[in-house]
Amino acid sequence: MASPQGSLEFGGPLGAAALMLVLPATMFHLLLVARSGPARLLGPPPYLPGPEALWSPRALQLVLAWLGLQAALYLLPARKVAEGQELKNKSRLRYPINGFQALVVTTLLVGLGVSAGLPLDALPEMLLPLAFAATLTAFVFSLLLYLKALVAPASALAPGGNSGNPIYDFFLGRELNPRISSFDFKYFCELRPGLMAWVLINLALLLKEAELRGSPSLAMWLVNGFQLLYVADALWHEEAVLTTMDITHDGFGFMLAFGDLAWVPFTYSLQAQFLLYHPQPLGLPMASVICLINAIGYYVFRGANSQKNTFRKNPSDPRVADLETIPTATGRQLLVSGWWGMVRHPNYLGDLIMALAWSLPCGVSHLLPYFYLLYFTALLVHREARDEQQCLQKYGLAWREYCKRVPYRILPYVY
Ligand SMILES: NC(=O)C1=CN([C@@H]2O[C@H](COP(=O)(O)OP(=O)(O)OC[C@H]3O[C@@H](n4cnc5c(N)ncnc54)[C@H](OP(=O)(O)O)[C@@H]3O)[C@@H](O)[C@H]2O)C=CC1
Ligand SMILES: CC(C)=CCC[C@@H](C)[C@H]1CC=C2C3=C(CC[C@@]21C)[C@@]1(C)CC[C@H](O)C(C)(C)[C@@H]1CC3
Repeated sequence: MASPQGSLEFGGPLGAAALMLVLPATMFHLLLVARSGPARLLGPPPYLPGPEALWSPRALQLVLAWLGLQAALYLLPARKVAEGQELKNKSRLRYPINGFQALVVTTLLVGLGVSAGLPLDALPEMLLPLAFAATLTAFVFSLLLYLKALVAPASALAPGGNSGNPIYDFFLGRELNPRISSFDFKYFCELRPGLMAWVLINLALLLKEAELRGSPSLAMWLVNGFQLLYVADALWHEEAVLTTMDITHDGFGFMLAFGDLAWVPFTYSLQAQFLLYHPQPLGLPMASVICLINAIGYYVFRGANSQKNTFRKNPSDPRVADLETIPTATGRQLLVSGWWGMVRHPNYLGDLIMALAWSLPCGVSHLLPYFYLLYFTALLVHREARDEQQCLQKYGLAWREYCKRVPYRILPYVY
């Protein structure tokens, strides 16, 4: 999004081009290092994979079949259809709420497959070609989205990804809500194929550890359980994604397409990948402390997200009606008590606490399992700054009043 001064984000076209190379390269580096003995995050990869290690027609078939399955489940009758936030032309798009249903059906299909002999524990050996196939798919998909946006009306374009520079716009995404008929590509990709692939890879790594060591370690159980809770929660509260930045503001381009389809499943499963190749002892007392940390993070994350989403859907809802607010010139109000009176992004704080809980089962002998926490902190600090800019533009003096009354961004009394 061009900031008020008209400057571009992410370092402009040069930054976008660099990120389109660095992000996939980082993902492959992590995949290689996680399975190496030293598992040094900052060291060189153990080897540079050749084309034969990356390219596999079978892997591409599996990626496309997975996308096809999730798309078919997306098109099934939904228990509910929700309306998105009001668009510039005052209309509202409709979204099927059937993500959790898709997770249940996918789980049943995978369970049936494994009981019929599906070699899910062979998946860990295919992570490199699968990641390559997912990255290739994301690039091609982003190109199709870019071409589609060239014929989209101006009202359909996102505020940010229309600088006129093809590289920048390809990265950030031109169209806000790219659809064919009622199929919303951004909404579909945000919550379905990547998140579910993430926990499927985790499960495959757990099964592989059971095969290698007789049973999964407690650390592997914790990482699988925490991240399955996170994904199941996202799909159970699918409607809440309709009030997030990705849906309401950002165009759908390479950043989100690669993020959803490749970065999430292959880098967010890093802790489980690390544990398969580097078993970590974990006692019950420490496991209990880590579970408590994750529970606290989830409580803050869910409480804050649900409070804001409830408020945005209906400020008169009894659950939020008593909260203190700041009126804005747009007619919308800003919460200034409850979770959103503690810091300006309490949901980020909860998410970061959970990110810590996901890394702790991997011990403290390696930095690699903490990559997610480090990356995620950088992502949310940057995202918070972007959101501040957007909210300052949207709300002006009301936002300045909010910042005065709620001075901290993410961590109380610190940042
Ligand atoms: N696991 C991962 O990789 C990632 C997870 N996330 C998580 O996604 C969740 C959503 O985050 P994100 O998408 O950044 O957006 P948010 O859910 O934080 O929404 C930001 C928007 O909320 C509204 N808002 C902000 N402050 C207030 C207030 N005081 N009162 C009312 N409305 C307010 C504004 O929109 P408006 O006023 O227009 O409604 C603002 O633009 C977070 O929990 C985050 O941790 C995010 C990125 C990556
Ligand atoms: C470095 C890189 C490729 C950045 C792309 C960022 C994306 C990976 C993330 C941007 C916002 C996201 C959200 C989630 C997953 C990661 C991405 C796509 C999310 C779906 C995770 C589950 C949560 O419950 C959520 C629904 C709130 C969340 C929405 C934002």
